[in-house]
Amino acid sequence: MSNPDVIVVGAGLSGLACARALVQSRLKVMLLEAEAKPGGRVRTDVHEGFLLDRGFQVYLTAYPEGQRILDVEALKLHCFMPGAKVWRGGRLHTVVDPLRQPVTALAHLFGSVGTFWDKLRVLELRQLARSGEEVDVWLRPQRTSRRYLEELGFTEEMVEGFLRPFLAGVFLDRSLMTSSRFLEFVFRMFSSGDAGVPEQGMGAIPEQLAAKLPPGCLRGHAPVAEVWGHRARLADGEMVGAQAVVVAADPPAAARLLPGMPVPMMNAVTCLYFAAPAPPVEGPWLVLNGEGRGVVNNVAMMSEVSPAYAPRGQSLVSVSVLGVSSDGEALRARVCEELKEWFGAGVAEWRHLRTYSLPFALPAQTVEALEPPHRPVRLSPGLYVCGDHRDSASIHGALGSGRRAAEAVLTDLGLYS
Ligand SMILES: Cc1cc2nc3c(=O)[nH]c(=O)nc-3n(C[C@H](O)[C@H](O)[C@H](O)COP(=O)(O)OP(=O)(O)OC[C@H]3O[C@@H](n4cnc5c(N)ncnc54)[C@H](O)[C@@H]3O)c2cc1C
Repeated sequence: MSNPDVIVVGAGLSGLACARALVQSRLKVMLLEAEAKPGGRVRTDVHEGFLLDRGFQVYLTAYPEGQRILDVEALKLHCFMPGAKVWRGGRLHTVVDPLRQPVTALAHLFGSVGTFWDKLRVLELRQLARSGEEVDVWLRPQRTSRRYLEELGFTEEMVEGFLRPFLAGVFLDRSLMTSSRFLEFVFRMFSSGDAGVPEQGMGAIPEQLAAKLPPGCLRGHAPVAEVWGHRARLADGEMVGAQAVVVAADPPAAARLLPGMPVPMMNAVTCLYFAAPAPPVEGPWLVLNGEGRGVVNNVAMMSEVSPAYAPRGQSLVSVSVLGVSSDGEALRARVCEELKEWFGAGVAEWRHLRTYSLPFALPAQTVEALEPPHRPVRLSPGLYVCGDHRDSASIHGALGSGRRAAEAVLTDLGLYS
């Protein structure tokens, strides 16, 4: 493509959303991606017929930005149960959203984690998180999640047995130092819709966005080495210029390209995939570690959610461990030992498929990081930045920041009111 109007660096969800909005306003966009394929942190690899998302993640149907830009029906979403199984006290407990699974909730009301009053507090939290508009959540006074849950009066058992491992799986942080704004946003999204994965893996989300761009717009294998003014230099020395440049790279790469751009604190996670002859738990459940010890945070039966995740006759199990380890072999052995306790000796028959170590998975959503909740996307006239580090650490945040950056470009070019 020659003479683009706008150059977008990075084809993760934020760059794709930005490019899409600019193309819809009839601008010529050059989207430069360092990797062969678009998607950034949302990619799915095919390995021996298994679909391996690069780290366990889910799409929430209540995301307002997703509703704006994605054709969710075409993604053929397969959903998790609204709740979780919790490993605590040597057995699995069932915890469900009482308003979405009332019959199951009634059956488990007294046998599961937490007290009757904790269940009422969950309803109170749900009510708080769902009150007002989505934008209001980001303007409420902030405190840490730990303080917020204390103020609501949850028992220690409920926090340790369910809320901490559940939220750790979302925040990728067990410390509960995440802002109450993000906690309320997450609760609002989980309680207003479903959590699921596209039939063919999470990578179907960026693929859908990329497919809507005009031919020649997206260039893979095109790492940008430098950005200045309205120009970019590719790693192979090629120079490209436009009326505007949007840096939609991941936070560490954005900081390299944009001097002065701070690198946010990032949370890390390791995701191990195993092929099992049979699922250790039947049904589309997420299983949480409510024991407060061990390395495993959560386990997901991916092929019970979407059967396409595993070849016929086999099951795919995804295991998330917070942080990254320098000794992959030792970690794998430890995970298997721990899960034998949860699921029995059959774990010995599991076959390790692949491990994804993700040291820069998510920007930490601390109180400081979310003040202001939406960081500026215009750096100077003609130079813009987007990505989850400008918004919330989520698919919703990445898509929204891309839309905001496109709106800033269009405003400066006199094309948006
Ligand atoms: C393990 C994990 C679990 C998650 N779980 C969830 C979840 O359950 N729900 C949810 O909503 N969100 C989840 N997220 C968060 C979500 O995936 C991210 O917030 C979102 O994908 C970020 O998109 P982005 O466009 O901001 O950045 P990225 O996806 O990082 O995209 C940046 C792109 O820029 C490219 N790039 C970098 N440098 C250059 C360069 N110099 N030149 C050209 N290209 C460059 C990269 O290759 C990449 O494609 C999770 C993330 C991870 C990693």
